[in-house]
Amino acid sequence: MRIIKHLESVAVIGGGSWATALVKIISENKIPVNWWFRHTADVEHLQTYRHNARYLSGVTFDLIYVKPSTDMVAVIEQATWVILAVPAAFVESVLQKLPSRIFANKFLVSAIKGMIPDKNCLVTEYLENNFQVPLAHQCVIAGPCHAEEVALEKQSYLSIGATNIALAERFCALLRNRYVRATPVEDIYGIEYCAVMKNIIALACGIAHGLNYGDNFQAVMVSNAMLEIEAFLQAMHPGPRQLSGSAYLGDLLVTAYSQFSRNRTFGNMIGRGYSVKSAQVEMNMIAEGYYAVKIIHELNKKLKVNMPITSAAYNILYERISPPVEIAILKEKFN
Ligand SMILES: NC(=O)c1ccc[n+]([C@@H]2O[C@H](COP(=O)([O-])OP(=O)(O)OC[C@H]3O[C@@H](n4cnc5c(N)ncnc54)[C@H](O)[C@@H]3O)[C@@H](O)[C@H]2O)c1
Ligand SMILES: O=P(O)(O)OC[C@H](O)CO
Repeated sequence: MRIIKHLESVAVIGGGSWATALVKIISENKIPVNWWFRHTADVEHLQTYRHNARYLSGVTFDLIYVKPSTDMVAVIEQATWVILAVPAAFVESVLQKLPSRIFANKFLVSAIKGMIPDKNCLVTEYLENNFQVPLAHQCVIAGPCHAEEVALEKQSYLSIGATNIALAERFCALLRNRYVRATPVEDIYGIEYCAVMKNIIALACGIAHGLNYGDNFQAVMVSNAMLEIEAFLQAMHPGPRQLSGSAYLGDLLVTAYSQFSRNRTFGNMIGRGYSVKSAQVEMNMIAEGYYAVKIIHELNKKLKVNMPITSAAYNILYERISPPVEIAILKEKFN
């Protein structure tokens, strides 16, 4: 597929950290970005001060390339690519008023590392079922990459999952720059599920850290997590995949160990005794793992995969079992 960058145009849906980082990367490649926000005040702030008022506000934008708006239909209609970058829990409410054929002839990219609550499906599946976007027109953004480090222009790596590798390669070309390397990957469902599951593990690592468990325990937790992820993926979407790759293990490591991780931070608060509500209120950011624990737990009722870490997180977050008790039970299951 021939890539003519100056003919590309992108719509980004979402005003959080990851949307901000992606708009930075793409607009700095001189590709026009229509950027949808929920609030008019955020649009006006960006137009006046050239930065996002709420997230990564140190990043400034060139308004020749970046056009903010609250009119989602207009934002989407003018673009070839539509990137969804809102937390999964809000996808349905954010997209609910769109005409059903709005995405016809568009390429959809999910930057979301979460699943749709109640429907218990992946974002790619949701787009296929609810907006008739064929999988061949979709990509997912995976890989170990924190928005905060993109803002600082630290060397980062993205994996672009797609069944249509030519499409993934075309999207990679919009992202590559001095500090971002982007690579196409064929295992779209595998990396999408892995991105969901690594959030659960990071949350569990945070809980253990909050309870004063150390690096020794976390290393064992993370290595056991890889077994859990592998078993779940094989049950859900069997296929050859190298889990030591950066889209899988790499993404788990960055989330489990980074100071920037939302999921680890949220778990840490739970381990220190915060309630779910108070941890969520304190954060101003969304820990996808909280929702993912429930969804994966429900999907696993059928699959019956041995998932001790996910079960422990579920018991703590949804059954109100005390974190010290649950992690003490979990530690006996590790070798
Ligand atoms: N932040 C990262 O480094 C990073 C990296 C890769 C993928 N992701 C994924 O990107 C997605 C977006 O996460 P983020 O980190 O940008 O979010 P964030 O935690 O930085 O910000 C929260 C977002 O949720 C939105 N929001 C809050 N309440 C809402 C509501 N009621 N309705 C609609 N939207 C609401 C906010 O406007 C904001 O866009 C997630 O799936 C996340 O896993 C994030
Ligand atoms: O590390 P978190 O929990 O902030 O999640 C962000 C991204 O998924 C990291 O790749």
